[in-house]
Amino acid sequence: MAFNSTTYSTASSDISTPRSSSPSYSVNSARSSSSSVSKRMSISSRRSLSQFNPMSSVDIRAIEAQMKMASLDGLRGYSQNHYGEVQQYRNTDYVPKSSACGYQVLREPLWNKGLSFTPEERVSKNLTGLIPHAMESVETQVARCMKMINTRTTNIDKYLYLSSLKDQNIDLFYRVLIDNVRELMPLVYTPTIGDVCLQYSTLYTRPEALYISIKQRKSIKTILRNWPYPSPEICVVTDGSRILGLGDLGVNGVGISIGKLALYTGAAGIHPEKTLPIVLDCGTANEDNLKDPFYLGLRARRPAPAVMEEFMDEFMEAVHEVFPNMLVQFEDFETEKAFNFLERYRNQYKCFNDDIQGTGAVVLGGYIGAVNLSGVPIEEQRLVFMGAGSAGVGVAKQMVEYYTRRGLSEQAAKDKFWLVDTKGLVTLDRGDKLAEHKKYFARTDNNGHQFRSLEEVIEYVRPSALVGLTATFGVFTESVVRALKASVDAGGVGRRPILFPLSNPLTKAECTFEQAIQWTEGTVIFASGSPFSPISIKTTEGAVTYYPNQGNNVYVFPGLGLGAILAKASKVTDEMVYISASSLSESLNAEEIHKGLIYPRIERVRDASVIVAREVMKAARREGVSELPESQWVEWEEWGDVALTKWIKDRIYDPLK
Ligand SMILES: NC(=O)C1=CN([C@@H]2O[C@H](COP(=O)(O)OP(=O)(O)OC[C@H]3O[C@@H](n4cnc5c(N)ncnc54)[C@H](O)[C@@H]3O)[C@@H](O)[C@H]2O)C=CC1
Ligand SMILES: CC(=O)C(=O)O
Ligand SMILES: [Mg+2]
Repeated sequence: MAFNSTTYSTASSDISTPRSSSPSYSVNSARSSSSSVSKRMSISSRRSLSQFNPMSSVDIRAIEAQMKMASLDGLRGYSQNHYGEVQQYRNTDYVPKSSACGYQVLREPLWNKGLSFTPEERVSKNLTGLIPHAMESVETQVARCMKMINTRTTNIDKYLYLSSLKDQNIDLFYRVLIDNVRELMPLVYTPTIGDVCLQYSTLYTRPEALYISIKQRKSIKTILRNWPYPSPEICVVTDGSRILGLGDLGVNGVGISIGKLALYTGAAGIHPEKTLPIVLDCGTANEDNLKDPFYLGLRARRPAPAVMEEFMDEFMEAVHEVFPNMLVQFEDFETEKAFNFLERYRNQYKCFNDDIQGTGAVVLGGYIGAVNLSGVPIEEQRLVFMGAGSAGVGVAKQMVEYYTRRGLSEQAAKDKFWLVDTKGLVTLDRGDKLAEHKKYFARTDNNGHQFRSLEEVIEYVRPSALVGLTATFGVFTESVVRALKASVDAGGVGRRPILFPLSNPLTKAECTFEQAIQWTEGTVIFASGSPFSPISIKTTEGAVTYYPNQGNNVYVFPGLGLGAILAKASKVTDEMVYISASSLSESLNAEEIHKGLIYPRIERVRDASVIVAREVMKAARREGVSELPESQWVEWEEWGDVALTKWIKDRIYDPLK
């Protein structure tokens, strides 16, 4: 029988064995680990049942019968929680994917292939009549989604449409995202995700993450085991205490974990089944949330730092026990906690902090290209940072590393940086108690003089670059930007100022792209945290278009995570982070370099992630933290980057292709 792309008939179809549509790496690992854990759990649960289960013997018999089934099908398991109640270990009512049929298939977003099911699959999975008769090409389905998105007028509505698509057909959601990343990344990530987080409790319709409350701190392992998908490989965890530049959003900050993980899949091809968003619900200092009748989090103030630290210790231990191979990304923890937890866990667990390390790497990656474009030699580079928090200090430290690798002493490298916070230039003799993380960069060469405003600092330093990580809109004023340009111009003709207003979302950017272009007469090398549109300016010689860069850690964390996972790294070392920056700076193609960009176009973020992942893997091996067999590395050494790149590409998720 003959099919065309839009119509088919099942009547005379020749039914063959259904094809598996998932990448083999996830399906295989899912089955084996689920099965072994399930066996382990069912033995221990049996022992405990007769000891203290409060249920009747009939209940117990019923559960034991289920447990027997569980050990037979290898997919279900049971555990007891701290109340002594027996509960299902994996939340799955799943049957194995291969034997699932009818609505079981359609209602599981990871299995539903929408209108892409082949005629054979429709018959063998009993789908005939449950979905419309048409069999559509992926392009048509993607076009329908884009049409639907474009009919929505607000970004939140567009987000909600995408979110609902993700809940129904994950493959299609990611195909749409990957094929339209320039248009859609700002919806699933910054800036829209900021608005989503602000309204999360009102927008809420269904769970998408693990919500771990500090009130349930003795049940963390049970909660982790409730996650329905086996063996996650990457989790993004936040406590919601500093979401983008929006402050403490409490449990509403979960949106950022969800958004970042959508980009692990969209921008690096980690299988969605392997991603786990987590929010630690520890109360909030946000009065609006506490008063909001719809607020979904704990209505309590945040605990004392020591209590939070104990909770975090318990969380990390539980994660390590339940998902020993999972990489943990700390996201949007308020400054002190961000630094503390990174130091506390970095040598013990496989983890990194995105705001300190990921941001450090992405800004360094862009800065390396910017220095080349600026015409200001390395020796003359002087950098002012507005904002001395987790991102500011993380970026400056990454850049010190860059300069020391280029031959400067650590002191000479550090001397290139002037950090400014709400009280002015950070100096050792400023008279206030400096936070620990600021001390490293505190200036001692100010001869007792204190510089309170950014203008004063620029006048004093005469910088070549100005970086903004303040979460404060508009602090790069016209006079500040013009002063930056003047100090660069003074060094010689053709020099260009580097201006990075990196705060998120757009409402917190230190200045806009248009302002930067106007105030520097188009000479600026610009990167912002959230995306601005290109600008066309009419001149006597015709229109000139200026292209902004997006200096966002999305160019680093997906590739860094992918590299760490694929290398089976036991931890994330400084070298792996540094290499993610240097490899990113080398990932631009000729067209991008020609256009004067410092990051790859966002459409090429997946290409960049593969390069970053490859170099991170190699760094993991050099550092002795890769647990891949040596024979594998020896083979790649013989074949070179081409072989390793192919190996990575063969493992990444590229749905409906
Ligand atoms: N582009 C990117 O990839 C990333 C951007 N960010 C953005 O950076 C911003 C800051 O994040 P964190 O460093 O984690 O926050 P933080 O709270 O740790 O640090 C903020 C710093 O800015 C200073 N500050 C605030 N208002 C100021 C003002 N008016 N003048 C001078 N200094 C001021 C504070 O004193 C503090 O040192 C946020 O908006 C965040 O979204 C953070 C990570 C990645
Ligand atoms: C991008 C990011 O991680 C932040 O703004 O916090
Ligand atoms: Mg962040």
